Amino acid sequence: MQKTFKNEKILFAEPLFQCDGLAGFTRSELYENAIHRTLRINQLKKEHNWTQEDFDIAIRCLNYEVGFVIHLSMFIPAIERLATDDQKAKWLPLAESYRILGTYAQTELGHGTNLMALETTATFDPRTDEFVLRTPQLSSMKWWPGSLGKTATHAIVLAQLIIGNKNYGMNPFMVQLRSLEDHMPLPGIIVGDIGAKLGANSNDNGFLILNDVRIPRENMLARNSKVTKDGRYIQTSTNKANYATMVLVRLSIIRWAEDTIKNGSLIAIRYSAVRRQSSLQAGGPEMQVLDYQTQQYKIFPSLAASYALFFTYEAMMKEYEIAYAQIMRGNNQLLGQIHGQLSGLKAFASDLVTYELEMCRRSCGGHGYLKASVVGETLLHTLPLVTVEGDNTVMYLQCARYLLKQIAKALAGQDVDEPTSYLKKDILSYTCPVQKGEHCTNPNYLLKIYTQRAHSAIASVARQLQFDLESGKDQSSAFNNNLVSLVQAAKAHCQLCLMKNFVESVSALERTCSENLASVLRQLCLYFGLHGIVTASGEFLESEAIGLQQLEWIKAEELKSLAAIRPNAVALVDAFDLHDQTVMSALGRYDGNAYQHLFEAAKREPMNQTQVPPAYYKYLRDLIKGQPLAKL
Ligand SMILES: CCCCC/C=C\C/C=C\C/C=C\C/C=C\C/C=C/C(=O)SCCNC(=O)CCNC(=O)[C@H](O)C(C)(C)COP(=O)(O)OP(=O)(O)OC[C@H]1O[C@@H](n2cnc3c(N)ncnc32)[C@H](O)[C@@H]1OP(=O)(O)O
Ligand SMILES: Cc1cc2nc3c(=O)[nH]c(=O)nc-3n(C[C@H](O)[C@H](O)[C@H](O)COP(=O)(O)OP(=O)(O)OC[C@H]3O[C@@H](n4cnc5c(N)ncnc54)[C@H](O)[C@@H]3O)c2cc1C
Repeated sequence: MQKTFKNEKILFAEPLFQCDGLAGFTRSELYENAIHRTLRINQLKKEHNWTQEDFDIAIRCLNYEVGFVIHLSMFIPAIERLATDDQKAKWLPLAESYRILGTYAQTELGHGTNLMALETTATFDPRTDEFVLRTPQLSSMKWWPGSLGKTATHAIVLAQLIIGNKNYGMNPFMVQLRSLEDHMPLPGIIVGDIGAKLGANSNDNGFLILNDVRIPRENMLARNSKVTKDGRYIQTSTNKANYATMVLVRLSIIRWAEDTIKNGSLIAIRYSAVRRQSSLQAGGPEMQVLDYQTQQYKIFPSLAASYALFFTYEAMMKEYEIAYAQIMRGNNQLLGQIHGQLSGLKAFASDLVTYELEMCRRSCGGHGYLKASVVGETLLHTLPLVTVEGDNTVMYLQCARYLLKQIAKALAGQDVDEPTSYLKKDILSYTCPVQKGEHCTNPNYLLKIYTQRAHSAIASVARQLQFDLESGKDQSSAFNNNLVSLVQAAKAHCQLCLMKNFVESVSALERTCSENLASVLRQLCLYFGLHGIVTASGEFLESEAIGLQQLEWIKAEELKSLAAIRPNAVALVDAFDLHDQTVMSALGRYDGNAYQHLFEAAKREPMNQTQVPPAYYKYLRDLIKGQPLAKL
C-alpha cells in the first residue's frame, strides 16, 4: 500500500518519535514536541539525503503529529500557486528554510464558508503605495488558521481588496505578523491561540486582529491579479485561481483519510484476531471475535475503504497533476473539473472515514475507550477533516453544482468531462445488469449499478430544479428546495468514483500480480461494491438500477463475502506495512500481545507513579477513619 518507508528504523530509533509517551502531555508540551519533531525530521533528511517524498512519508508515519503542518501544506503551496515569479524568488527560499514561518489566514470568526462575505479589508493607499489591512469588527478577526496562535511570523491573509470605493473581491496578501528578532507581534497585530480543541492540540490554531497594518503593494500575491502603482486593478487569470490552494489540500485530505482508516482497520482487525470472547457451542472454546459475522460486518468496511481510498487517491493525484500543470500554464480548462471532483471526494472520504473509525473503535469493546487503544484518539484527530478545507455539505454542493453543469452539457449534446462521461448515456437505455445471482459476484456488473444510480440521482435533481424554476420559484429558492437531493447526487457520484477506481485499479494490478493476490483484491473490491449497495439500498432501488430480487441476491452475496475475506483479513492489514510506532495502539501491535501492551501502558499512567494519591491525605484518610471532615 504505502511505499515501505526505508528510513523507518532511523526515525523510530529516536525517542522523540516514539509515540507511547505523548499521553499526559500538556498542550504546551504537545506543541513543542510537534515543532521539535518536524525540525528533527528536517535534520534527518539532510543527514541521510532523504527526498521530499521521504520527508512526507516520515510525517505520515507520525500521523501528522508534527509542527508546521499549515506552513508546509498551505503556506508554501499558496506562494507557489498565487505568487509571481519574482515574489516566489523572494518568499519561497525564506519559507523553505524556515526563516519565515507561515499560515494561511482565510477563515474569520464570522465567516468560513462564505468567502464572498469575508470582512477583512486591504485598502490600497496610492499616497504611500501600500495596502492598509483591517479587521473592522469582532466577527472580522481571522479565527482558526493553523500555527497562527504562537508560531507564524507571516500569514497569507485573504482579504477584500478595496481601491477607492470599489471592492475587487478576495485577494491574497503576505503580511508579517511577528518580529523576526524577538517574535513579538508587530504594531497593529493582535494574535493568540483560540484555545483547546477536541484533538490536534499540538497545533496552535489562532486568532488575528489587524488594526490598520500597512504592507507594501508588492506584498499582494499577484499571479492572478495585481494593483498598479496608480491604483489600477489588473486581473491576469480567473479569480477562481485564488482558490487553488484549497483544491490541493482537499486532495491531501483524501490521503490523510486513507492513512487514518488504515490505522483504524488495522487495530480493529488485529485486536479482533487475538480477542477471544464467548463461544457458539455451550462449553466450547471461546471464539476469536473476528469469527463473529457481526464483527466482520462492523469492521470489514473499514478494510475495504482503506484500499478504495488508496486507489482513489492515486487516481486523483494523477488527475490533479494534469490539471495543475495546465492551470499553471494559464489554461484553466480543467479547473472546474478538478474543483468539482476534489470537493466531493474530500467530503465523501472524510465522511466515510470518520464513520468507519467509530465502528472500529466500537468493535474493540471496553478497551476501545482507552486512549492506549488509539482508535478514539485517531477519530478525534480525524474529525476536523469533515470541516477543514470546506465544510462537507458545502463541498458536496460544489460537486453537485459541477454535476448539474455536466448533465446540462450532456443533454445539449455537448462534450462532457471524463469523470462524468456516463451522463452522455440515455437515462432510459439502462437495463439492470444483474439478471441472475452469480452476476453479483462480478464487480464490473456492480459498477454498472453504481453508474445508473449516480446518473439517476443527478438527472432526478436536475429535473426537479427545472420543475421548480418553471413553476415560478426563483433560482435560490429552487436551489434551497433541493439541497438534500443535490448532496445525495454528489455522494452517489463520489461513491461511483471510488468503486470505478477500485475496479480499474484491481484489473490493472491483475496483469502484473500473482493470481492469489489478484483474487484477494477482487474479493475485497466485490465486497466494497456489495456493501455500498446494501447500505444505500433505498437509493439504488429508487434509481431502478436494481429491484428487490437483485437486492436479495446482493445482500446474500455480501454476507458470503465476509466469510471469504476473513482468512485474509489480518494479511490485508499487515500489507499496509505500518510500523508499531505509527499505529501506536496497544491493541494493534504486530506481535498481538494486546493485554501485555495495555498493562504496560497502564503502568506508564502518571497517576500510577505513586501508590497513594494526594487526594488520600486531603479527603480520604479522615473519611475512612470516621474523622469529621474539615469545612471544604
Ligand atoms: C510536504 C509535507 C506536508 C506536511 C503536512 C502534512 C500533511 C498535510 C496534509 C493535509 C493537510 C490538510 C489539512 C490541514 C489541516 C487543516 C488546514 C485547514 C485549512 C482550511 O480550512 S483553509 C480554509 C478553507 N476554507 C474553505 O474551503 C472555504 C469554503 N468555501 C468556498 O470554497 C467558497 O466560499 C464556495 C463555497 C466554493 C463558494 O464560492 P464562491 O466564489 O463564493 O461562489 P460560487 O458561485 O459557489 O463559486 C464561484 C465560482 O468559483 C468556482 N470555485 C469555487 N471554489 C473553487 C475552487 N476551490 N477552485 C476552483 N474553482 C472554484 C465555482 O465552481 C464557481 O465557478 P462557476 O464556473 O460555476 O461560476
Ligand atoms: C481544525 C481546524 C483547522 C482549521 N485550519 C484553518 C486554516 O489553517 N486556515 C483557515 O483559513 N481556516 C481554517 N479552518 C477553518 C475551516 O476552514 C472552516 O471552519 C470551514 O471552512 C467551515 O466554515 P465555518 O466554520 O464557517 O462553518 P459554517 O459554514 O458556518 O458551517 C456551519 C453549518 O452551516 C452549513 N452551511 C454553511 N454554508 C452553507 C451553504 N451555503 N449551504 C448549506 N449549508 C451551509 C454547514 O454545512 C454547517 O452545517 C480550520 C478549521 C478547523 C476545525
